[in-house]
Amino acid sequence: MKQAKIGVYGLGTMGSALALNFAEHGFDVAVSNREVDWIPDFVREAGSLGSHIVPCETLESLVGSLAIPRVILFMIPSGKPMDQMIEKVLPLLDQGDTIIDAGNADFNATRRRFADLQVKDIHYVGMGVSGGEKGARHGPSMMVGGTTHSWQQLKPMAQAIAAKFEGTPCVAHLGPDGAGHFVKTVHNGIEYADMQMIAEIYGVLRDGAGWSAHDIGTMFAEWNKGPLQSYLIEASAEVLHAVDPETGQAMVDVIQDQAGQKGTGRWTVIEALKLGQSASGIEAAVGARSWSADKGARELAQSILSGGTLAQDVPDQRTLAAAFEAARILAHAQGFAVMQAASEEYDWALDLAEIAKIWRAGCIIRSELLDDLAEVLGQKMPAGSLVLSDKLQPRLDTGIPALRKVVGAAVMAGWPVPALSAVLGWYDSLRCGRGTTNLIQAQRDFFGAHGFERVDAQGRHHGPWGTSET
Ligand SMILES: NC(=O)C1=CN([C@@H]2O[C@H](COP(=O)(O)OP(=O)(O)OC[C@H]3O[C@@H](n4cnc5c(N)ncnc54)[C@H](OP(=O)(O)O)[C@@H]3O)[C@@H](O)[C@H]2O)C=CC1
Ligand SMILES: O=C(CO)[C@H](O)[C@H](O)COP(=O)(O)O
Repeated sequence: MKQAKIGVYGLGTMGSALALNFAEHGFDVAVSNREVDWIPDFVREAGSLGSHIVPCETLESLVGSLAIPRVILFMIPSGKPMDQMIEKVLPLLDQGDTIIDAGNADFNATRRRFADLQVKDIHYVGMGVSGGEKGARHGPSMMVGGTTHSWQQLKPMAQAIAAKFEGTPCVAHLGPDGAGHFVKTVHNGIEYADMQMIAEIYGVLRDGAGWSAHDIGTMFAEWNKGPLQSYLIEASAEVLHAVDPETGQAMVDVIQDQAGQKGTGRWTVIEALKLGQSASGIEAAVGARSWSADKGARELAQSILSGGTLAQDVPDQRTLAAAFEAARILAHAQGFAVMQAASEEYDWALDLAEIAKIWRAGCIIRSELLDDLAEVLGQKMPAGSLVLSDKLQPRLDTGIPALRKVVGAAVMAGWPVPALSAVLGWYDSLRCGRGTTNLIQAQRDFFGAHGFERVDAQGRHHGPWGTSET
């Protein structure tokens, strides 16, 4: 029997596309799935690529079809399913074999699994894959965590199937254990913020100016030709132009306004907070999806709650574009700050410039901006901060006034812009050399004797609370 180079278990949307991608690049790939009845159809539909596919009805035959040391990639839901599959496959493996979890996984689980398997001399790779179905099929961006040994095994195959940016594969070994899954999680967090901010601009134009979906789509298509070029802007333009074949209405107008979420955005926020960071743009985006789920309450509130609003003109397209550009820079800066903090906490030595580079093609957040970020992150940044870099400062100088106009108008008119306003709030907090947490410290000391530092003396101090007259 043919000894395949890699096994792919889980032939759903992503797994089947990845398997075909491996096959197209000449790698013999053994495939299997929980439901196996349709695997012969999958191989038949693969056409000429079928000659590189080894269909397997059982996990045992999948493992038996692989060249040694074995590499098995799982593309299944994270959490319990992955733990169950590890339990099943482990007795079939030998020392030196590699298990790859290519799904979106909580990096804490990846670290745990990595450690559990390391003592058995089984390599565990947590690999983030971005690009959706098309990316997986024709070139995803991949963020790899794990041992150097497993990276050496995987590298030729990963580089072959990855998206290419000016010829360079968009895949990298980013660090040990959970590093790859952590970076993919933050990638998704930035994806959430970017999507939310695009949706907020759409909302301002739809509800503030009465623009049609089609016209908003046309504006985004224009934006996509300049510095705002990105896959998500392109995708937004395309979906806003789409028409529902059943009603003839704009497709987005017949889609329920309740967004799903599978966890990566939430994980980014949770991990950011644990690391003492706050990715406020991502937080707002996660919150907006959660609020969207409460449709009943929103519909009721619309008829009960007064807005106290003041009519506003919708800012012009140039202002909206400049505002979005600034907000997007800030949301990316927050995401990179979270990765920097994680890198220090877990001793990963993440190469942030390399991360920006492998996000320039194949992945969902690919954009012109990432090319600039790759350059900036490769240099020394003042106080380690992206937004203080010489390259981004001029763009913020132009964009921030526009962002103020948009957020200001939205606040007055009552158009919800939680993510745009959250990143602006962060920007303004960052600009305050002397902020207002001196009062927080005084309050904490007042009720809890927590102590504070003085501006004019070393050490811990307490206030004279209760002694002054009020
Ligand atoms: N869709 C996307 O754009 C992206 C998805 N991902 C991640 O990729 C992974 C797969 O997603 P996707 O392909 O979209 O999902 P699909 O729902 O299309 O496929 C899920 C696959 O997992 C298998 N599966 C489900 N539950 C179990 C289980 N308990 N034990 C074993 N196998 C199981 C399914 O088998 P069966 O056919 O028998 O049901 C199927 O092969 C997820 O971790 C997801 O987060 C990552 C990047 C992008
Ligand atoms: O990883 C992805 C893209 O990069 C997946 O599409 C993921 O499902 C997106 O997250 P969510 O479903 O929570 O919107």
